[in-house]
Amino acid sequence: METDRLESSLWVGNKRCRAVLTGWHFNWTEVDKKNRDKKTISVPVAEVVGVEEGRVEILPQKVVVETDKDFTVFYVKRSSSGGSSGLLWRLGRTQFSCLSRVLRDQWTNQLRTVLKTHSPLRPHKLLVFINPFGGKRKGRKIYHSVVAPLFELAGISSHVIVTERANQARDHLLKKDLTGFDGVVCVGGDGMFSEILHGLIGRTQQEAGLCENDPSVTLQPCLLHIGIIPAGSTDCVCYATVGVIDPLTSALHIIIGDSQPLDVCSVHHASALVRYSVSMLGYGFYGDVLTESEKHRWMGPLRYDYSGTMVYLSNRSYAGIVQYLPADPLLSSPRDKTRCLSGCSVCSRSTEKLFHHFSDSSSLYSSHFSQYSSETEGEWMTVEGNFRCVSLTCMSSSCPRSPLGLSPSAHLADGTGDLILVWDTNPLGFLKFLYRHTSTQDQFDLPFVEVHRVKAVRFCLPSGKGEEQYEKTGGSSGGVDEGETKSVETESSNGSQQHLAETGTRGELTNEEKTANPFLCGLCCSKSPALSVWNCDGEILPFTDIFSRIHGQLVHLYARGIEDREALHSCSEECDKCERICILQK
Ligand SMILES: CCCCCCCCCCCCC/C=C/[C@@H](O)[C@H](COP(=O)(O)O)NC(=O)CCCCC
Ligand SMILES: Nc1ncnc2c1ncn2[C@@H]1O[C@H](COP(=O)(O)OP(=O)(O)O)[C@@H](O)[C@H]1O
Ligand SMILES: [Ca+2]
Repeated sequence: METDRLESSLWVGNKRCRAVLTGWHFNWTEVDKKNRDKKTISVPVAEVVGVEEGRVEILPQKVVVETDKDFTVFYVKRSSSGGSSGLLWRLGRTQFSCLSRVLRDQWTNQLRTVLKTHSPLRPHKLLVFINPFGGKRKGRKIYHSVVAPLFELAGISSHVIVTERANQARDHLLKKDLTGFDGVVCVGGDGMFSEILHGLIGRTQQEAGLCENDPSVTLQPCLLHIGIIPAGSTDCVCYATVGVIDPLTSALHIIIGDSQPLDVCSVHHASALVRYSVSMLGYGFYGDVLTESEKHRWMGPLRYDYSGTMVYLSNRSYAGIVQYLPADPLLSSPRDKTRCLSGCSVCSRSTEKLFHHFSDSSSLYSSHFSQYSSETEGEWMTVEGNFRCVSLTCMSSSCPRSPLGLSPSAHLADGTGDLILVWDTNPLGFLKFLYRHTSTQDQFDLPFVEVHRVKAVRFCLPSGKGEEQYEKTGGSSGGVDEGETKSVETESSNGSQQHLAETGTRGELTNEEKTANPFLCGLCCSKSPALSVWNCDGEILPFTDIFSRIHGQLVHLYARGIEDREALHSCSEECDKCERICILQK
C-alpha cells in the first residue's frame, strides 16, 4: 500500500471534489450530484509551493481568514508569455474545505510531508544579494513586493544583503561563513550574476585546494545553487535558462528547487585566471558597445541600444588570430537547428560523458581530468584576419533584445561553447547580421560568418606587429563579402602548423556603393582604433591575448531550462501526455 496516499471528499467553493494525494501528484476532480467525474486538476507535488491552514491569500498582500476546516494550497500555474520563448509561471491558489478539523489537519500534514520527501533540492535557507542600482533600479522593490512573500509562504528563511558597492557580493562569498545556506540568490542583472559566479567558483576551488589560474586544472563544481531574480539591463542568463524575464517565475523556480547545470568558460591571460564567463565573451563590436555604454550608464538598459547604434556607425574591424579546439561534431552542431530545452537530451548525454566513469560523488570531479586530457589530444584550428567581432558563448545567450540569442542552438550544459567569427564586411552586411539576431532568420547563413562548437579558444594579435600597424582607415578594408576571404590553418596540439588555405577576395565598399551612399562612405573613412577590448559578461577585460576553456556543468541554477511550448497544451484534465505539467492556462 502507498503510505503517502490520501483520498477524501473536499469542497472547493460549493463544488464537491474527490481529492487524491499520491507521492507525486495532488489531484482534485469535481464530481456532480450523480457522482460523475467532471473537471480534474492535477498538480505535481514538486510544483506545490506551500500549504496554509485557513483561507489565505499571499499576493498582492497577505490576507488570512482563520477557519477550522479549511486549507489553502499554493502551486505553480503556467501561463502563455506573449513574445518570450518560455512560459510565465504564476502562483495558483485553491481553497479547500473539509468535513472536519481532523481531516483538514490530515491533509495539511500529509501535503507537507510529501513536499519534504519528494523535493530534496528545495532550499530552506538562502543568501540574497540585491543590487539596488541594476537595470531600472527596481531590485529592492521587486524583491520585497514579489519575492519575499513567496519565500515566506514556502518556509524559506533568507539573509538579505543590499549591496553598497561593486564586488561586495563576490567578496562576501569568497570570505564569509556560508554554513547552512542551500543557495545564493542575486537580484540584478548579468553583472550581478557574474559576481555571484566568481564568488562561488572561487570559494569552492579555495576549499578544494585547487588553483584557478591553471587552465588545465579540473575545477570542482559548486555545491550551492544560484537563483536569479532578473532586475538588470540584459538579463541574458535568466532569459536563456528560464525563457522569460519575470521575477515571479524565477522566484517559483527557486522555491521548488529546480536544478539546471550550466557550463562556465574560464578566461586566462599569461598563466593567470582573468575572469569566468557564461553569457558572452566578445571582442570587437560587443567590446566596443560595452566601452561606449559605460559612459551612458545613466540611460539604464537603453544605454546598450544607443551605444550599439553608435558603435555600428563607427564601422570598425580588428585584426586577430583565433585558435580553437573543436568539440566532437558527432554529438551536436551549432547549425543543427535544435534548441536546448528543458530535459535536453544533448545535455543529458554530456552529463553521462562528463561523469559516467564514476559512480560516487567524490570521484565525480576527477572525471573532468579525462575530459581535459582528451582536449589536449585534439587538433587546434587557427584563423587569422580582420573581424567585426569574435564571440564565445557557453549557451544561446538569448535575451529580450535577441529572443533566440547569439547562438540559438547552443546548449546550457553540454561542456562546449560556440565560437562566432564575423569577418570584416561592408556595413550593410554587418547590419544584416545584427538584425537577424532580432528575428528567426539564421544569422550564421551569411558568407562572412562562421560558427564552431568548441572546447577551448585562444586569441592574440598577429605576432611581430606593433599596434600601430593596425591603425587603419575605415572598417571595411580587408573585409569578407559574399564568397570571401579567410585563412584557415589546422595545428596539432604540439603547435606545428599542418595546413593553410586562403580563398576568395576581400570585401569593401565599391566606388559605386560609395557614390550611391555617401553617408556610409563618410562613416567608413573615419579613423578606427587599433584594438578593441573583450566584453566578458558585461565587464571589460584588461587584456587582449587570452586563453579560454569551457568547464562543463560547473555551477547549478535554480531553473530547468526553457519549457517546450509545443509539448505543453491547454489542459485542465488529468492527462498522461503532460505527466508533470497539467495546468497550462491560456
Ligand atoms: C539592428 C539591431 C541590432 C540588435 C543586436 C542584437 C544583438 C544582441 C546580442 C545580445 C547578446 C547578449 C549577451 C549578454 C551579455 C551581457 O552579459 C552583457 C552585460 O549585461 P548586464 O549586466 O545586464 O548589463 N550585456 C551586453 O554586453 C549588452 C550587449 C548589447 C549589444 C547590443
Ligand atoms: N551597490 C552597488 N553599487 C555599484 N555597483 C554595484 C553595486 N552592486 C553591484 N554592483 C555592480 O553593478 C554592475 C551591474 O550590475 P547589474 O545588476 O548586472 O545591472 P545591469 O544589468 O544594469 O548592468 C555589476 O557588475 C555589479 O558588480
Ligand atoms: Ca554549452
